[in-house]
Amino acid sequence: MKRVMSIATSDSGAGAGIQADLKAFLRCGVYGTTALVAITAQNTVGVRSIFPFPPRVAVDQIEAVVEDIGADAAKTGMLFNAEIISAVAGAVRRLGIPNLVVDPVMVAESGAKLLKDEAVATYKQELFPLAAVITPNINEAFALLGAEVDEGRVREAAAELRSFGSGAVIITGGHTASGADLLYDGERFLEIEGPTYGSENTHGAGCTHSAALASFLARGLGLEEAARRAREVASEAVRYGLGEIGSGAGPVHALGAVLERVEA
Ligand SMILES: Nc1ncnc2c1ncn2[C@@H]1O[C@H](COP(=O)(O)OP(=O)(O)OP(=O)(O)O)[C@@H](O)[C@H]1O
Ligand SMILES: Cc1ncc(COP(=O)(O)O)c(N)n1
Repeated sequence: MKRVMSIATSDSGAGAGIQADLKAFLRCGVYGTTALVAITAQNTVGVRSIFPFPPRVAVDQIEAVVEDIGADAAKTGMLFNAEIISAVAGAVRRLGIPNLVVDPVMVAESGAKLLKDEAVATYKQELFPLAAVITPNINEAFALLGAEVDEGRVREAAAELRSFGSGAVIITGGHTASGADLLYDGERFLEIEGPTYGSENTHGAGCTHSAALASFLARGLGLEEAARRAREVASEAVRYGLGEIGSGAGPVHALGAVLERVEA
């Protein structure tokens, strides 16, 4: 079984973050491990508080997992501050972790800020150059570039983001008119299309997408096929989103379709 690590933050409501990643790993048939870098007191309505761990806590977990279990891929989620991003980048580089997917989480579905402003430069300088692919949503893509969101300039944004050194860029399309994800690998632009659901239960869609992408890369799929499969898993999780859980945007349900087949 392939092994994939989530380096990310806990969401106590379990819709996003580390908890979403583990559900996505299970859905994608890989063994998921975790390195927690911070904890949020969070539900579907909002984020009450954020408690970052000292960077060493992340590094120790990454080392413990890699030295015994190993990692065929990893994804990063909410890393919160520059010190943590820098420590994670150092560990990933030192340990040679392959197939790194960087999801530069900045703002929660509920509106809370999940990244310190000054940490953007650290992402660009230290973590993006190690990534096989980075997966900002459209708001994050333009925020990383210090620009206003402009759907007409999404290709330019992808090319500019790739100049920081990642192998490829996927700008996810959950908040765009077309709903397609845009993949740029340095040679061509590819629209990853698929069904778009009217569901408001999208809390954790981005985490599910990046965890699925890392899983499919670990399983040996090429980037294009992994990106298509990741969109399928994320959109299916939105389709089965759990409106009855909490009073805000409901959590996605990565295992919804699978359980429906088992129960049938
Ligand atoms: N309503 C939807 N229907 C189908 N697929 C969706 C929908 N919303 C998001 N997705 C898919 O989910 C993945 C995550 O996309 P999105 O752009 O919403 O990321 P995000 O904003 O980081 O997610 P989050 O909601 O966790 O913040 C993408 O593959 C996207 O195409
Ligand atoms: C711990 C953690 N990680 C990531 C997200 C982003 O997910 P979303 O944009 O769906 O709220 C979050 N809200 N909390």
